[in-house]
Amino acid sequence: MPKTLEGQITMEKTPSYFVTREAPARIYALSHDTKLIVVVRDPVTRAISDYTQTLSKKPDIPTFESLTFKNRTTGLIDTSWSAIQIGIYAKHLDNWLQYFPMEQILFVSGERLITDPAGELGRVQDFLGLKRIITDKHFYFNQTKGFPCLKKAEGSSKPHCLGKTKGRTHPNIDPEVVQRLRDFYRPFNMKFYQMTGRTFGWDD
Ligand SMILES: Nc1ncnc2c1ncn2[C@@H]1O[C@H](COP(=O)(O)OS(=O)(=O)O)[C@@H](OP(=O)(O)O)[C@H]1O
Repeated sequence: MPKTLEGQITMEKTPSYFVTREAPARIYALSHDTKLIVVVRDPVTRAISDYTQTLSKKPDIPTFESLTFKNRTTGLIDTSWSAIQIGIYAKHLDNWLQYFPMEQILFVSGERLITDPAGELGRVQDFLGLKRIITDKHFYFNQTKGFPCLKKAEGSSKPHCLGKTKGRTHPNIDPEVVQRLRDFYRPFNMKFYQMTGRTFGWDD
């Protein structure tokens, strides 16, 4: 981590921290008052997105449907598959709460980040104790990309969208498998809503 001057905030981003067992203790040892930000989305869509990313690198992997189950006939879900495991947010959060209080953790809604980026970033700025500098004025909806983009990129006057690897088209998944996953995640989602005090709306 770089040295931080008075008045500066140092940020570090790594996708795997939230689900890494050793991460909370290590970060706690570095600083007890680190603020933690996690972007979460519907765990079923997350699993499909995860699979889509792997598929783009390894086109020969088995289907999503076959990786989901330990046993398709009994409907037993393979919770050791990382795409499934990562979406059990309540379990990962438990691990962090052994070290950090809820007040130091902010969960950003991945869905709201798309439908209302300024609103979600407003929450981030408040959480970090910053003035709300980033507002609606900074975003526009790019029809081609199908996502919000920045009107001006940092240090440039040109608009900026996230790259091709963000916002990929997902494959169609057997609706029965999707339903089975919804049923699987529901109790974990409910626990997660309770723990965070926010209803993310994945089970509506
Ligand atoms: N503004 C904007 N533009 C493009 N994409 C957006 C945006 N906001 C959120 N998203 C969603 O971000 C998802 C990719 O982020 P990841 O966290 O999976 O990326 S990564 O882990 O760093 O590869 C990506 O997931 P997929 O749709 O599955 O590709 C997007 O849905």
